[in-house]
Amino acid sequence: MSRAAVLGTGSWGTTFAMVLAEAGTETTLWGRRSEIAEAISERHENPDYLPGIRLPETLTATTDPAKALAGADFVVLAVPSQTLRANLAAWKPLIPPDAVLVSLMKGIERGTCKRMSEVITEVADVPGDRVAVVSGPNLAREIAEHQPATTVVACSDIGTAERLQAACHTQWFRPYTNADVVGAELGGAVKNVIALAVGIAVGMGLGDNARASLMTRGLAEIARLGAALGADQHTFAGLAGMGDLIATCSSPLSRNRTFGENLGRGMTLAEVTEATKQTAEGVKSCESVLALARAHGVEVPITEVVVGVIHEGLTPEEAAMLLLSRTPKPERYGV
Ligand SMILES: NC(=O)c1ccc[n+]([C@@H]2O[C@H](COP(=O)([O-])OP(=O)(O)OC[C@H]3O[C@@H](n4cnc5c(N)ncnc54)[C@H](O)[C@@H]3O)[C@@H](O)[C@H]2O)c1
Ligand SMILES: O=P(O)(O)OC[C@H](O)CO
Repeated sequence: MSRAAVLGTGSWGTTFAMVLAEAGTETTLWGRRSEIAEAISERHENPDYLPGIRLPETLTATTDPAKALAGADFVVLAVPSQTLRANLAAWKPLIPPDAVLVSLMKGIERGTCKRMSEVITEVADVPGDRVAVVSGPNLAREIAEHQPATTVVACSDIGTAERLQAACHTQWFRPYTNADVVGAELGGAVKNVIALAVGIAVGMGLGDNARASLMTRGLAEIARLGAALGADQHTFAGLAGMGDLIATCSSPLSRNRTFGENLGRGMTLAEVTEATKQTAEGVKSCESVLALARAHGVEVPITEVVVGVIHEGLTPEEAAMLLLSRTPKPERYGV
């Protein structure tokens, strides 16, 4: 039996730990707050992030990272992307030497524009083939309710991807392997920015044509950036690309889409931030995605207006007009 440590007791960390435990992997969660760790270990619930969900009795949690990490074959990282570097630096001495580090995170680091797997290889000082990424249409609440879902387990070493696939494969959760870590990570991070745009459109009362247009042209942005960064284009037609984009942009469960919807309805950034209790990665990552795209000479007009609305005082109406008044183009260019 393999053993996993899941670091982060938020909605996805807890849900993925539940999936691992249900797949027969011995799993311990680490979280900062003792009341949540106690609720998971003793009452088998996480009332703050997954109210009403019964967690497996075999799943335990601790506030002691050494306890969670002891003997782990998989070290699963599920903290907000912008906190990964500092957290991982503190955990590094406790990580077993042969453990595989697994990112559940869908963000790009501010300042460095690095993907999470890049932050992991750098901070933990491990080779790329010991880092895996899980990304796909994975709204945590649905998975915790045992609704069927699929995902992508990406690792440059396919044997490692297959071991992780086996460790998280359940009756309801079906992971596929993929060797394209860059594509899986870009799909996950950039779709959050596109979901903010779709949310803004929904909040403005725009129709299904506008939503479909943003999703499709959003996928073109993801694919163009992916091409510049060496990703496999097939990944973007798959679960970690189109699949996650559709789920996130369509679901009221998405924190990113909901954040955008509130902005589109006319709430101020401060009001929306105050109302958002969980992590909406696109809010911070949109600036890093834009910087990354500019550094590679890639046009990302939807991302640009999302940055404009969130960080530069552009109104949703001005954002819509900016997109619609762009120079006419062929549908497929620059790829
Ligand atoms: N929730 C989902 O449906 C879902 C699905 C797939 C991927 N993800 C990704 O998983 C990652 C984690 O998201 P989540 O949904 O679990 O977020 P969340 O907001 O539900 O939980 C975040 C967790 O991190 C903790 N945290 C906050 N700041 C911290 C810090 N400085 N140091 C350590 N811990 C800190 C919080 O206490 C909480 O336990 C994100 O990158 C997200 O994009 C989420
Ligand atoms: O709630 P969001 O917007 O962070 O999206 C959750 C997942 O990434 C969907 O796959």
